[in-house]
Amino acid sequence: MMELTARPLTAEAFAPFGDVIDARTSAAFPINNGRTQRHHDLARVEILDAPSRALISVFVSQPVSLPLEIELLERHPLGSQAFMPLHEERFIVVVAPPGDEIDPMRICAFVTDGRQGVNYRAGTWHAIHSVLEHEGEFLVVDRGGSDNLDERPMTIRVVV
Ligand SMILES: NC(=O)N[C@@H](O)C(=O)O
Ligand code: NI
Repeated sequence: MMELTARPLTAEAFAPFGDVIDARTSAAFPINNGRTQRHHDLARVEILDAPSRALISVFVSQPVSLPLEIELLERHPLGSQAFMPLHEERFIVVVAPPGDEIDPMRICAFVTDGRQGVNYRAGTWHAIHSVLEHEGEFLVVDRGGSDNLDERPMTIRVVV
């Protein structure tokens, strides 16, 4: 069985798969008479093949135990998918670059620090949402539609 050690998530390492959403490391500018700092345009929302639209949802996920046994990777070919923790919740990210074939040598595992969110670009292969330690509540932005999910069996053990 393939085993991966999840490494701390960084924007640079995640760049082939999408965006890291983090107000602590992003530029901001003042709005609302200076009362608000706008961290602007942190991730690219992709909604391909209109007329589908962007959805804003909240996922309440039960924690997974480690080592994490993954049985499949999925992709959303027609839209991006963003996960942003609403409290302090770490989660496991397992990704492979977009493409019709998954190269096992290019699968990467990351662990977030609780404040980071991710935005999978359209077509990025990923494991389903896997929060650590305790129940997690996440804002999710993605494309609706039943035509936006491909799954590929893939057995991976993830350690942190
Ligand atoms: N099914 C669903 O909405 N979520 C998955 O796409 C996921 O990546 O967790
Ligand atoms: Ni997904």
